[in-house]
This record gives sequence, C-alpha cells and structure tokens, in this order.
Amino acid sequence: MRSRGLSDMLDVMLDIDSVTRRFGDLTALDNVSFSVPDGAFTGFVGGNGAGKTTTMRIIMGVLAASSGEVRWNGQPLTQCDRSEFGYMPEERGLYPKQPILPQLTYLGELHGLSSRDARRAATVLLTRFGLGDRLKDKLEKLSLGNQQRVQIAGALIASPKALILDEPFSGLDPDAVDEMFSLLAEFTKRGVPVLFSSHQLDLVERLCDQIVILRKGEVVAKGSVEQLRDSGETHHRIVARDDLGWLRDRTGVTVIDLDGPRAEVALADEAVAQAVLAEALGRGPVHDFGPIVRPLSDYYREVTR
Ligand SMILES: Nc1ncnc2c1ncn2[C@@H]1O[C@H](COP(=O)(O)OP(=O)(O)OP(=O)(O)O)[C@@H](O)[C@H]1O
Repeated sequence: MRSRGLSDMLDVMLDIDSVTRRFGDLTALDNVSFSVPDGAFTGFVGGNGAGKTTTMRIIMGVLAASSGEVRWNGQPLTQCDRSEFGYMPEERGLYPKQPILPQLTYLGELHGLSSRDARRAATVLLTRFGLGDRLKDKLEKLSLGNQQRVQIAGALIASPKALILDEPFSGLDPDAVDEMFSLLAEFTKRGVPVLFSSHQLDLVERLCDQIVILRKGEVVAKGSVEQLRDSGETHHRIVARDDLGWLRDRTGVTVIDLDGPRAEVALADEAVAQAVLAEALGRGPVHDFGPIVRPLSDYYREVTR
C-alpha cells in the first residue's frame, strides 16, 4: 500500500531531537532522535516498556523531557501547536458511560470548532465508520473494535495538522484495519505526518513509509522497510536434485536450515554466493537459487535481541 518513497518526502515537520527521559533511576528514553516527515506514515515499534508511549506523551506535552527537544517545522513545539494535533493516548480519552456523538462534538469544540461544525464533523466521521445509527449509544455499549473506531475518530475530528496515535490498530479486525488505513491515508496525502505505535509488525511492514525501532529506550533502527531489510543479513534458498550436506563445510556459508536437497543459507558475500552456485551446478541440476525476501519481523528480532 506504500505510495511514495522517502526521497519524495523532503519536508520534515516533526523532529524528535536527542530526547532523554528519566523516571528516578530508570532511563526510559536515552537520547532518542527521529523525524516524522511531512505526509509519511511512520510506524513506531519496540517491545513492552521500550518507551513508545513515553515518547508520544513527551511529543504531546503530557510529560516533560529530562533533556532534548521536540520541534515542529524547525521551531520548538508549543502547546498551541499541540492543540492542532490529533492524539489518541494509550489510556484512550473518551468516557465509557457517555454517548458517542456528544463526546466527539465536545472534543471538536475543545479543538476550536463551532458547536455546529463539531457536531457535523462527528456525525460524518461516525457515519463513515458505520456507526451512523449508534450516535446516541454510550461508548461502552459498542463492541471493542467499534469503541476503538470512536477513539480514533476523536483524534481526527478537527482537521489535525499531525497525528500521534498510540496503538490505533489494536483490537481491529483486518477489514477495519484497511478501512482505518485508507481514512488515515487521506490525511497523509494532504501532508499530515502520522506517527503510530504498534506491536503488529506485519501491519507496520505493509502500511508504513518509514519505521523507527526502539529497544530499551534507544533507537536501534530507522528507515524505510526496504532500507531496514537491506541492512539485515540476506539469506539464500537453494533447491537442487541431490543432497546439499556439503554446504556445511564451505567457508563463508552458514546453514540456517537443511533438508536433503533444500537449504536456506546465509552467505558471506557475492563471491561466496557465486562459488556455491557454481559448485551446486557442478554436482547436478539446480532447480532454484536466490535471495529470500525476509519479513520485517526477522530484522526486528535481529536488532532487538
Ligand atoms: N510515570 C512513570 N513512572 C515511572 N516509570 C514509568 C512511567 N511511565 C513509564 N515508565 C517506564 O518507562 C519505560 C517505558 O514505558 P513505555 O510505556 O513508554 O513503553 P512502551 O514502549 O509504550 O511499552 P508498551 O508497548 O508495553 O505499551 C517502562 O520501563 C515503564 O515502566
């Protein structure tokens, strides 16, 4: 679904620069730096406790950084800038016991919309999410997936200039994810930067223009999916007619998996790859030989272990 390369997105609107945050003895964020370019979907991943929520809270001014700075269009981010951002916090912002339309309308008003415009925007969004006949229902009466849709609608209500979404896709079924993604894509097309955290690597790989990986409060990788994959170890697949056990004794070859005439190997460099192919051909027919495009999850495991 990615539509543009990073090179097309030259404007960097949201800049997280050397942000450190300590809680007592714990350094939850250690010199974290990355940018969320104009119009880019930036996926923010990392294990439990890596520091994603803390980073988002600092961006939104809920927490202060111990040191470092967040900039918006090159200037230190202000509360006024933040009031124009859409934010979906980890703890979710809406009240379970209140009906959904008045809550979203109120949120729109808090962001500066007139009562009429806020109500209209809320109605349009909720209808778009298939909740047009549930406007008077209390949030808690909706299914979890629908509650999540309403929470996301809360971040979108007032034409946000940036979107900071803490696990917006958790709890959504695959159709709802696609529906939500196409809605968010309308914002990125208008140049809105979107930063979202997620534990769903397959989804991040499919949807994001760029990815930032945190491990124990430090950025361990950032870039487009292609850049991250290319920087990881490449594996090759070999399928031949005869047993490939000889691969175990060759310099520069690490056997990852071997099953008779089928093998997955890590090869030190291109010269080793050519030598392996030549030897395999010398020993008999080779049915398949080539690099394996590995999922992002493999690379993620490499950099976070
Ligand atoms: N208010 C706080 N006081 C003390 N420690 C905190 C506070 N907030 C976060 N932490 C700690 O900071 C670290 C980072 O937490 P954070 O919630 O940012 O991680 P996360 O990447 O969002 O994790 P998860 O994926 O589990 O939501 C954790 O060790 C957490 O316990």
